[in-house]
Amino acid sequence: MSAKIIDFASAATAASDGLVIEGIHTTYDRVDVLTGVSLRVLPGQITCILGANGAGKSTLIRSILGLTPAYRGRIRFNGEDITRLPTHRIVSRGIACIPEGRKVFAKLSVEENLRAGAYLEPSAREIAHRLEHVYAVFPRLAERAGQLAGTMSGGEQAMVSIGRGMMAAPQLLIIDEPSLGLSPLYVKENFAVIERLHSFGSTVLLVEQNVHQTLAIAHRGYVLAQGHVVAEGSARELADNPRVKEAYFG
Ligand SMILES: Nc1ncnc2c1ncn2[C@@H]1O[C@H](COP(=O)(O)OP(=O)(O)OP(=O)(O)O)[C@@H](O)[C@H]1O
Repeated sequence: MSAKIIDFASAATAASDGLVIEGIHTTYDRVDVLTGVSLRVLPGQITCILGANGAGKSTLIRSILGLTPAYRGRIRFNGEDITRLPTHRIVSRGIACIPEGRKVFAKLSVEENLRAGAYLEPSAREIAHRLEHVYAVFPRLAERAGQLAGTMSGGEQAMVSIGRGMMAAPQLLIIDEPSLGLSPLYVKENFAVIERLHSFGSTVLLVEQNVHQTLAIAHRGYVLAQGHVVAEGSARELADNPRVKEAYFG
C-alpha cells in the first residue's frame, strides 16, 4: 500500500521534471565534442546555454533531439529516458526546436507558415485552438495573417518562426541562436518576443551568444566551453561571474 503511494509520488515528480541531462558525452568521428555535460531545464522557466563559437552548443541541441545521440550519460524528459530515442519520438514527447536562421517559407502566408508547424496534429479544431493561442501571444501575426512571410520585417519573421514552433504545442521549445544575423533593433524585438512567449507559460531552452540580452530574460543558465559546463547559476549569478567573460574571450 505504502509502496504504491511512493510510486504515485515519484511519478508525479517525474512528470514535472522537465529536461534533465546527466553527464552526456557526444562524439563526431571519434572526437569527443561534449564531455560530461549535465544540466536541467525546469518547466515554466527560460534556461539559457551560453558559449563562444565551437563550444558545443549546437551539438548539445543535436544530442537532445537525437540527431547526434550521446554515447554516454543520460537525457530524461519528464522522467522518461530519451537518450537514444529516434528524433521523431523525441519530438512526439513534446520537444520542438526553432533552428538557427529562423527560416520562414517566404512564398507562403503567415498563417500557412503557422499551420505548417502543426502538421502532426490531425484535429482541425485543435489546430484552430493553437492558432488562436499564437495570435494571442503575437497579435501582429493576426493582423498580418494573409501577408507573404517573405515580405515581413526581420523581427516579424522571428515571430513567425517562433509561432510555427508553438503550433506543435511543445512542452519544451528549444530556440537556437535567435539573434544571429539580426540588426540590433530586431535583436531587441526578438528577445521581447521570447519574453512574451514565456509570459504565456512556455518553457524555453535558449541557446545564444548574446550574453547581456540573454541573461536579462533568462531565469537560469549554463556556460559551455570546449564541450563542458564551466559555469552555471541564476541569470544574476552568471552576470557577475568572471568565468562567463573568460568563456567568450579566453
Ligand atoms: N558534423 C561535425 N563533424 C565533426 N565535427 C563537428 C561537426 N559539427 C560540429 N563539429 C565540431 O564540434 C565542435 C562544437 O561545435 P558546435 O557546432 O556544437 O559548437 P557551437 O557552440 O554551436 O558553435 P557556434 O556558435 O559557432 O555554432 C566544434 O569544434 C566543431 O568543429
